[in-house]
Amino acid sequence: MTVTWPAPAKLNLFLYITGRRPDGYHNLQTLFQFLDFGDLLHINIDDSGKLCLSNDVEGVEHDSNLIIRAARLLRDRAVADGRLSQQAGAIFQVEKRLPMGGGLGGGSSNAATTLVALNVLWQLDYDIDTLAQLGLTLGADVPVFVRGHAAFAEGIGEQLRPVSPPEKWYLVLHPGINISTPLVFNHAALIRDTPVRDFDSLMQQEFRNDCESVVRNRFREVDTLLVWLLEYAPSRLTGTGACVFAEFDTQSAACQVLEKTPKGVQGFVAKGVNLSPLYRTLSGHSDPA
Ligand SMILES: C[C@](O)(CO)[C@H](O)COP(=O)(O)OP(=O)(O)OC[C@H]1O[C@@H](n2ccc(N)nc2=O)[C@H](O)[C@@H]1O
Ligand SMILES: Nc1ncnc2c1ncn2[C@@H]1O[C@H](COP(=O)(O)OP(=O)(O)OP(=O)(O)O)[C@@H](O)[C@H]1O
Repeated sequence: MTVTWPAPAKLNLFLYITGRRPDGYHNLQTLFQFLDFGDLLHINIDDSGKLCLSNDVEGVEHDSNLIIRAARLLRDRAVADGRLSQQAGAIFQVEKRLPMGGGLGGGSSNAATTLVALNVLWQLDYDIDTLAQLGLTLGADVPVFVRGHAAFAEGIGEQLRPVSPPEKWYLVLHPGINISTPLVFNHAALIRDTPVRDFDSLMQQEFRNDCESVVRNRFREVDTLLVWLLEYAPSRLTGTGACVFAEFDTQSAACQVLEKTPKGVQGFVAKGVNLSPLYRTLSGHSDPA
């Protein structure tokens, strides 16, 4: 039987860079919230011993796909722990709706959904902490998707505290370019010295993204789109881009601006949600925690 699992997008409602570690990774303070929109993963388990993605994801080799990497990681761990046979297999099909390199965390969310779904389907019974630790080895954003609650993140993004910011409506626009995360983090002009603040004071200030000035300077398309969007609503970059988002109190206000979006710009309207759509699906299966 094929089961369909959501792999939602995230937004970084704010993102501050407070330092750089000796290994090159950056310390952050960021607020993650999910969107009720994202990719869909269709998963079918079998006893073939194969882990296979049945459709291509443009620009990503089969074996590098985060879905396959997450599945292998979990299977290796479970086989080593004596919880699973080496013959366990799975076939995945992914409906990509999120732009890649968009700052919406699509790849990380695909990986997290794979870990959480296979934990249920293979009846592995790993707890969420174990899945989040495994996920962190695949990417800094994977743990928040595994845990499935809006979170204030510190460290390199792995120290997560569940929080419940207001659930607004967002218009998300994609300027039609991909931005590589390392390119932004390695940029000489990146703001890296924002003072560490506590969550309550961050919530009382205007939200900003420290990556935005570098990205706007380097990518004219992002700058042009933000200049346009800021005429209508408070708007920012998410993650390291390329997507930008504007916040609204109502769906209809967001849709009105979507209708005016300049030609050639892709976009969608979605609600910010503090409980991941993945967990709404999970409540229909057995809980892995
Ligand atoms: C910027 C965010 O999108 C905020 O949500 C994430 O922190 C990035 O998460 P991600 O795409 O999962 O990133 P990873 O795949 O872990 O890292 C990609 C690259 O970004 C840089 N990187 C990432 C996270 C971080 N806290 N500091 C960094 O300097 C590193 O050069 C790393 O090699
Ligand atoms: N299943 C997948 N979906 C999307 N990207 C994948 C996948 N597997 C591997 N990748 C690779 O991961 C890269 C980052 O993808 P992703 O969509 O998560 O970027 P992003 O939205 O910028 O994320 P972030 O906000 O975490 O930086 C892609 O450019 C692609 O090369």
